[in-house]
Amino acid sequence: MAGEAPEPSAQERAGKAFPVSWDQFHRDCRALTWRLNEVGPFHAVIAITRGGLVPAAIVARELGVRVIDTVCIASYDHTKQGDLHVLKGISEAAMKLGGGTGKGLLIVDDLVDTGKTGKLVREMLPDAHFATVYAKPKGRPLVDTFITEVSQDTWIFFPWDTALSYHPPLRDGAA
Ligand SMILES: O=P(O)(O)OC[C@H]1O[C@H](OP(=O)(O)OP(=O)(O)O)[C@H](O)[C@@H]1O
Ligand SMILES: Nc1nc2[nH]cnc2c(=O)[nH]1
Ligand SMILES: [Mg+2]
Repeated sequence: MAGEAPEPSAQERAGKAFPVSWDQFHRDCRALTWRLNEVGPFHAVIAITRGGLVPAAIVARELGVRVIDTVCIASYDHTKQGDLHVLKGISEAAMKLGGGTGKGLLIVDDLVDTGKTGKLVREMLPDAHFATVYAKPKGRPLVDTFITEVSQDTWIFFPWDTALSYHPPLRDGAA
């Protein structure tokens, strides 16, 4: 209806912002790898696209894993989660390496929020190890290894989604 306020996005509902720089993200991915090194070795890394591509590259490099596959899932349209769509499943070659159940495979994503994306991929690879860099409380039980937990009402801004811009001084009313 005309004049009705649009429904707030997940990002607007979150309220708190947690911006992450490239440096910080690289450090957090390296920290994640230290933990994963205790769990592996892994035959292959499965990146949940698109957000999982950057951490998967860093983690695979540190762990010396050269087989990387993707599972392509679309859900958030900018900041609002809709139905999950699997645009591309896991390859036959990666499935074979994981013995059909994902044993010895490492699933990587940038974060878990509600856990819906992670749950779907876990169902595809029940025996795989699932790692994310960041986790919110709702999704956390799905993850085997992560580095930093943020509250459910926080929105994480990744360096590939952001740019440096002018910020007004506090005195002039900046938050
Ligand atoms: O735990 P959930 O509530 O399911 O949310 C987590 C997912 O949401 C984001 O991906 P998104 O669907 O925005 O796609 P993208 O990776 O292509 O940015 C993020 O990269 C995770 O994959
Ligand atoms: N960038 C970003 N994408 C998300 N998808 C679900 N939760 C988040 C979040 O906190 N940040
Ligand atoms: Mg994603």
